[in-house]
Amino acid sequence: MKTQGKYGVTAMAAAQALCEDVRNFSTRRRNIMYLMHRYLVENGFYSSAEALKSEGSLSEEYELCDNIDLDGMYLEYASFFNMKFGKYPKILKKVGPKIKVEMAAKGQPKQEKEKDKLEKPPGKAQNTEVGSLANWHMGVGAAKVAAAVNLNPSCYSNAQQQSQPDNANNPLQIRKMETPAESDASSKLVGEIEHGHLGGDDSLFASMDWQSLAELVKTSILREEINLRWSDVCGNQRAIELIKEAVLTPIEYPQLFAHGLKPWRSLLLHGPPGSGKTFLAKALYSETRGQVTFFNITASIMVSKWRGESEKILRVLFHMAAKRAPSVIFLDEIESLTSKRDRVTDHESSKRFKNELLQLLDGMEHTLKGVFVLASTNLPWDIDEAFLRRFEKKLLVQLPNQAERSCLIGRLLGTSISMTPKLLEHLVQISDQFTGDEIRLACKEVSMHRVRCATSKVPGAAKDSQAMSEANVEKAFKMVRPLGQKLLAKHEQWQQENGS
Ligand SMILES: Nc1ncnc2c1ncn2[C@@H]1O[C@H](COP(=O)(O)OP(=O)(O)OP(=O)(O)O)[C@@H](O)[C@H]1O
Repeated sequence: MKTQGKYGVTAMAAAQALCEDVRNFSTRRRNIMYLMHRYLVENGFYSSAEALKSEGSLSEEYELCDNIDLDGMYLEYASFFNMKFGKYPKILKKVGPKIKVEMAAKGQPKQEKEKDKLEKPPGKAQNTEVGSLANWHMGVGAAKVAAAVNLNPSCYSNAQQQSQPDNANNPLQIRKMETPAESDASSKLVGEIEHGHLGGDDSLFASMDWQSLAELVKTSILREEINLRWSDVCGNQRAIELIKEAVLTPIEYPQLFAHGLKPWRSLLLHGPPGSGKTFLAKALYSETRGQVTFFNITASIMVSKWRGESEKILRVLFHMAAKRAPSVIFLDEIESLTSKRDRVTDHESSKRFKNELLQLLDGMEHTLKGVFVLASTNLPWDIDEAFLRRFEKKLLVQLPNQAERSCLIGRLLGTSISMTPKLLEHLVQISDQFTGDEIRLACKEVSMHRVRCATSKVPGAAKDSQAMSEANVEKAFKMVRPLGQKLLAKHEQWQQENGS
């Protein structure tokens, strides 16, 4: 009896465990179906979503929690995998050509896929691509933009595909969500494009679309003549040091990095407008010209030229930078591209872009060697934590101190007026709390005053242009309102809490 009892208890425990397993399995299965359903809806596959709903018996009783989606899970899994194994998980593998044909034959007919997309209600159709983040949608004017930058219409977003129904001359290309496997392929493609030839016909990216994107990215490579030296930058020695360590030291002393030490990969500069963040980037470009490929990316370029394709272009950008290493990617106004993520209000294009950027920043240590990301922002507190974490260094670009102001004013006005030590000292006092840009403006005001005098019909004015009175110089400086300092305290506080 005792033994039977024992067996009975064991059998019951096993049965209970089995029931638990079944329950877990069906909960997991149900959750995945709801995740898939939202994913299909968010990507405009409305008919497929409907079919899934009815075949999978998804009821209205449940909906996904607000902070859950398939994309986010994918990203988290990929990040975890990358952290653990130093590479991204391989999710897809290529099928052989024969199987591909069979699959195509078995697959959904093209017209049906097209119907699937066209059935999207017009209102919602716009919503999927109309990004709250800088309105990254492919509107009607987008075709013109794309044409202007030589983009193939087939590389437009879903929304654009809907506004341009398929026809014989414009065969529909179903938009693919790229995977890490494709990411490798895009890297390979960039190399091929860079060397003037594309892969064979079966190459995943052997299409004009990718070539156009790569051409577009190439237009962001700075080539203009800029003559700036580090010594032209007043102050900000810490930023200069860090930038040199990141870019110049590895070129000059590669042996220092031969045994596992990695140079800085990313630096976020923040500070009030006009404090000289872009100026630092320009000085870097000028000082490294010929040794480094410099990609100059502003949020406005992304919005106007990259919309709808931004995450693809971003990937091409990073891979091209790696191919042309050593390179610098300068991301100006980065806050407008990396605002706090919101699973509810962020639109698909914005989510995709942010996820892509996060993955690329993650990959810089292992897969994108020789690339340094220099970003600048006036509003670091608007940037999502996830992006902040990925910047190895976060540095406040300070307003110039007394000695630095004296140096800057002396340099900017030195030859145009007769500067006495007393006048210089006075100007340095007036310009307390000025940004570098405000000092530049004050000095420009002085120079313009001289121009006004020289062109004035008032007798004696021309003489004044030669020897400008100290009172006029001071007046010009007092005309400038120091706006940058209003934000300084907030930047200092932020630096204390988040800087490194
Ligand atoms: N530290 C500095 N040394 C010399 N010149 C400076 C300095 N800071 C600013 N300037 C002058 O101010 C101009 C504008 O600065 P810059 O565009 O770099 O500011 P910013 O911080 O990037 O501003 P924003 O955030 O608005 O883009 C520069 O072109 C330069 O002439």
